Amino acid sequence: MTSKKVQFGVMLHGPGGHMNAWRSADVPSDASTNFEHYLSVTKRAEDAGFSFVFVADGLYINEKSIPHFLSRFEPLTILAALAPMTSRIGLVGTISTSYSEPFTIARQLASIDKISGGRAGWNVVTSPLEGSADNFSKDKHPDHSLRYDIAEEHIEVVQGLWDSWEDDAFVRDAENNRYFDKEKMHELNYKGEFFQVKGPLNIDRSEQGQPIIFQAGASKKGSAFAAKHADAVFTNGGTLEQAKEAYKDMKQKAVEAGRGADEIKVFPVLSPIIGKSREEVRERYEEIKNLVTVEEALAYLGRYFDHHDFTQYDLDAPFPELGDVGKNSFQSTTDEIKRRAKEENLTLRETALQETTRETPFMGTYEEVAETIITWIDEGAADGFVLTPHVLGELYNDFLDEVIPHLVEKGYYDTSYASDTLRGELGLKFKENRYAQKTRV
Ligand SMILES: Cc1cc2nc3c(=O)[nH]c(=O)nc-3n(C[C@H](O)[C@H](O)[C@H](O)COP(=O)(O)O)c2cc1C
Repeated sequence: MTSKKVQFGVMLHGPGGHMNAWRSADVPSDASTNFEHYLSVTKRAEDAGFSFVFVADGLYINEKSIPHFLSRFEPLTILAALAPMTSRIGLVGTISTSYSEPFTIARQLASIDKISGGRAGWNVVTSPLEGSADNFSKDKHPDHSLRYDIAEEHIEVVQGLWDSWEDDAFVRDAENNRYFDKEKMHELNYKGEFFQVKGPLNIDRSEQGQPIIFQAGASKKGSAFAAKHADAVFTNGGTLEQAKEAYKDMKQKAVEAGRGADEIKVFPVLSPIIGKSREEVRERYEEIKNLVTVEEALAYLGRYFDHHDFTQYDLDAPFPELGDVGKNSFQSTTDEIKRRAKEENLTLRETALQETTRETPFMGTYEEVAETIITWIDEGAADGFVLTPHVLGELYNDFLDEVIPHLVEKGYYDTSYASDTLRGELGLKFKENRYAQKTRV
C-alpha cells in the first residue's frame, strides 16, 4: 500500500487546461507540440512524487476547437517518448474505443507498459464528437448508448489479449532450444457483436500484469462501465457535497459489480487558483479569466454540445432551452451545464464565461487550498486528484512548491514512491493472469 493519503496525477495538456492558456506569458505558445515542455512538466511531477501524468485526447477538430487542440501530440506517442526519460511516474493516455482496433491498442499499451517497467494506464473514452466519424471512414458516429456497448466488448478483448501469455511463458532456454512454453500461450477466440479477435497478442505482460484502466464518463451508462472495469475514475468534481455523493456512488456501484470499494480510485479534477494572499488569488483569477473573449467562450461551450452554434442566441437572455442537444456528445457534462444554468439563473454570457474559468473550491491561498484538499480526503470526496492547472507554468510550479509542502507537513503526502509500478503506487494489486489463476485453483 502507498503511504500517500492523497495521490496526484497531472494533466499533460500542452499549455494548460484553459482554452487560451497558450496566450499566457509563462508557457511556450507552441506548448502542445513542444516536447521539452512536456518533459519539463513531467520531470517536475516526478520529482514531486506524483503518481501519474494524464494525456487527454480528441479525434476531431475544426476552426472552432480549442486553439491548442489544433496541433497536439497523439497520447501513446508522447507517453512512449516520456517512458525512457522517467523512471517512477505513471503514464496514462486517452484512447477511444469507438475508433480503434482492440488488437492494435492492446499491443501499443502493452509495449509502453513494458518499456516503462509497468507504469502504463489507459483512459478509456468513447469519443463524444460526431465529426470523428468523418476522420475514420465511418458513415455515422455511434450514438451515446451504442458507444458504451462497443466499449464493453472492446475492453473485454483488450484485457483478454493482455493475458495471452502467462508470466512465465517465455522460458528462452537456448541450450534446449525452447523459446516458450506452449501450455502458457492462450488464444482469446473472441466472437462478439462488434469484434472478432482470435489472438494471442504478440507481446507479453509487464511488471504490473496489465496497464491500469482509467475512465471519465459520468452518465448512467458511463459510470456503470467504470464500476465494472475501471481501476480509477476521473471526475468533474464540483462542490464538496457533489464530489462526496459521486465518490460514494462510484464505490457503491463497484461493490454492486462484485468488486471491493478500494479497487476503484476516484480522482476529481483540481484546477487551483492560488497565491500568497487573497488579493493575489483574485488578481490571478482575473488574469486567467481575461484570456478569453465572449465569442471564444461561446465556441468553447459549444464544443461540449458537439459544436452547437451558441452565437444564434441572445447573450444576455437566460441560458437557452436546448432539449436533447448535447445528449449524444459529452452527455454528463452538458446535463450538468444545463442544470447549473437553470438553478443559478444564469445568462448565456455568464454560463459560457464561467465554463472557461470556473470558480472552484480550490481557489485561495496556498494554505487554504492545501486545507481544502485535506478536507476532501478526510470527508470521502476523493482518493486523489488530477491536477489540471489553467496554465502549466507559474500556477503549476506554485502548487508544487507551496501547496505540496503543506500537505507533506500535515502528513497527507509523501514525495517518495511506494512502488515501481503504477498499480503498486496507486495501492492496487498486481493484475493476475486469468489463466494462471485457473491453474492454481
Ligand atoms: C473529467 C473528464 C475528462 C474527460 N476527458 C476526455 C478526453 O480526454 N477525451 C475524450 O474523448 N473524452 C473525455 N471525456 C469525455 C468522456 O470520456 C465521455 O465520452 C463523455 O463525458 C460522455 O460520456 P458520459 O456522458 O458517460 O460522461 C472526459 C470527461 C470528463 C468528465
